[in-house]
Amino acid sequence: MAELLTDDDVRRVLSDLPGWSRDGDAITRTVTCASFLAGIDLVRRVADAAESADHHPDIDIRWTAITFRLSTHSAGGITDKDVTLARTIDSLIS
Ligand SMILES: C[C@H](O)[C@H](O)[C@H]1CNC2=NC(N)=NC(=O)C2=N1
Repeated sequence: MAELLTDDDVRRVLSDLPGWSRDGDAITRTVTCASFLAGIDLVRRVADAAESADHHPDIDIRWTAITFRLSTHSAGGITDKDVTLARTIDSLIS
């Protein structure tokens, strides 16, 4: 099972993940897309990556603003799996 990161680990990781911040037991990033459909396309690409990784974000869609919330439910907090998925999401944002 994935290990929970310490508070210090999370701070260190976030300093290298611009746009991401901590929200309790999760990390979040909100992206503003060029249009509603561009946001949906991004969500679709993230969904494919999440399925491949077998690790799934909570996703909030508000017109062009898409918020990704990453937490490892089985561990009850933030793990390397969330950090890896955050980097993948960043790579999918054009
Ligand atoms: C069996 C399967 O690996 C688990 O249910 C996965 C699926 N996706 C998941 N996604 C997230 N965010 N946390 C989990 O603990 C999790 N568990």
